[in-house]
Amino acid sequence: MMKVIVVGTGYVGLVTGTCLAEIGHRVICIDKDEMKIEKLKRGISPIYEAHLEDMICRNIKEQRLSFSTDMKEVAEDTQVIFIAVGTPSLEDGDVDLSQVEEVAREIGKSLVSYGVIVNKSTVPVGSCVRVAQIIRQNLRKDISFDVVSNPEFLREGTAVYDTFHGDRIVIGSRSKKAVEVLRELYKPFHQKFFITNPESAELIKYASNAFLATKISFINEMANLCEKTGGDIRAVAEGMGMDQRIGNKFLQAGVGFGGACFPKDVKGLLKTGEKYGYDFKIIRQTLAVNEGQKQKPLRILEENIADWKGIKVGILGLAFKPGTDDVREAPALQIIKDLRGKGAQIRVYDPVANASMQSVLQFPITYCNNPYDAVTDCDAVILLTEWPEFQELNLRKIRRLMKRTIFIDGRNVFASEAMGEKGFDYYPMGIGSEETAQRKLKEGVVKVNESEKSNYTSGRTWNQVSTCN
Ligand SMILES: NC(=O)c1ccc[n+]([C@@H]2O[C@H](COP(=O)([O-])OP(=O)(O)OC[C@H]3O[C@@H](n4cnc5c(N)ncnc54)[C@H](O)[C@@H]3O)[C@@H](O)[C@H]2O)c1
Ligand SMILES: O=c1ccn([C@@H]2O[C@H](COP(=O)(O)OP(=O)(O)O[C@H]3O[C@H](CO)[C@@H](O)[C@H](O)[C@H]3O)[C@@H](O)[C@H]2O)c(=O)[nH]1
Repeated sequence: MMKVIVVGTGYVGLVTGTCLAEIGHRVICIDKDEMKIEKLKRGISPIYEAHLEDMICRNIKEQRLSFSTDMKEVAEDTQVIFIAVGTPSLEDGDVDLSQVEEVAREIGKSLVSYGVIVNKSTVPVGSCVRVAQIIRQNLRKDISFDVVSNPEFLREGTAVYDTFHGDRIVIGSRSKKAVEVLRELYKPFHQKFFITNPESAELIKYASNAFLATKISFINEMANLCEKTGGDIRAVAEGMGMDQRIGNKFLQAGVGFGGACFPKDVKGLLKTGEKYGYDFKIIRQTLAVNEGQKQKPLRILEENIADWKGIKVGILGLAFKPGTDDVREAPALQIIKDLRGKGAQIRVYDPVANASMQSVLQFPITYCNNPYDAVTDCDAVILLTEWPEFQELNLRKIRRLMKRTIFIDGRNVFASEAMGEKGFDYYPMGIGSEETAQRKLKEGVVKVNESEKSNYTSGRTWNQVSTCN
């Protein structure tokens, strides 16, 4: 059993701290947000994930988990200190390291004996060295310490499961002593360790996220091609995924990736390239394609709606993916803003994310308590998050409640034939028809206009991508 401090109680800090307590360590989670800590002390989780709150409560009760706002908790017997604070994007796509640097200063001032400082925040290559420098500059006396990189790979919504069943634990360290401490700490998880130097560990995190994001943008481009050629992206993805070198995961086409990580980390890696004089061309396009995907629903509506006066649109799903109430960089955010730009009235429903959307949107829209209310009297419905409950929707009732029949399925939840039979003008992602393919062929050689070519220029503008014609 070790004494562990976790600084930052966002998704990563809270789940890491709770899971370490669950395997028997004595964990104190520290955050400067007093309200959050007050609630956590009472067992109220600031984030939604099934079973997480129960686990927090149990570990508080059994006295392995506690919460504080005070770095003075770092005492003689502290063996490991995690840095798990936010690293958001700056305006130009670079990574804002101010929270990490602030914590490093505080750790320097608080350290009283040898400790392993673990950087769990996603930080650009070179950050471990920087954190060690800051700690050293702030030490009150000559104390030895190690800083290691230990990137986190958990997914929101399944974070507890991922912590117990991760594919690997990556540790970047040049200190054998620190590696041994972490091996001991994580032993009960029974996972594979991958030990490397801090720079490689830091790059592994960005490379993993950028690679997965690129896989999504690739399948989304294939989906766009399917629409023109009569292919069905679901079959294409399944057929591709049967090749074990490709794998069947992360091949779900849709309205693009969002969340707290992919958009910011892909931009962060692009920025790292720029700083070191390297233009990372593939991931520049990964971002551009993703922006285009988020614009697809609006393009479809523009083709179908001539006069936007009095148009009502219902949105099903706001979270960036099912299983979480997180709306950070969710496609829904962009789509709602686009619809508002057109003057549409917007009604939304999400099983858990209505409140988070309300807290970030600067303008009023109608938040509904159930999906049927959200589609009532609407000209069009856009499904943006594949919550399991949407599969159970009474589609005939939805059709009856709507004014017009446009149904954009941004996550391919339904089957085209069934939706057609129920009277919808159904627009899934990446499912083409033979007629369209013949028409496209007759139109002759496709000329991609310069202005339609996509590009992402870090810190400047997005050129819009035409994806739905
Ligand atoms: N969210 C995820 O799914 C996920 C997964 C893997 C990695 N990551 C990475 O982990 C890091 C944390 O992400 P998150 O989503 O958990 O963070 P978050 O931004 O939601 O929360 C960060 C927390 O740190 C606290 N904080 C900031 N400065 C502090 C200070 N000086 N002292 C004490 N507390 C302080 C904030 O009050 C906040 O509660 C990021 O680098 C992120 O990229 C996130
Ligand atoms: O085939 C797919 C898979 C995902 N997505 C979208 O991609 C986004 C991200 O999904 P997911 O990766 O499941 O969620 P996160 O919780 O953001 O997790 C990612 O980001 C975390 C933070 O860095 C990492 O730790 C995880 O390993 C990494 O999967 C969501 O908008 C999904 O809708 C797709 O569009 N198609």
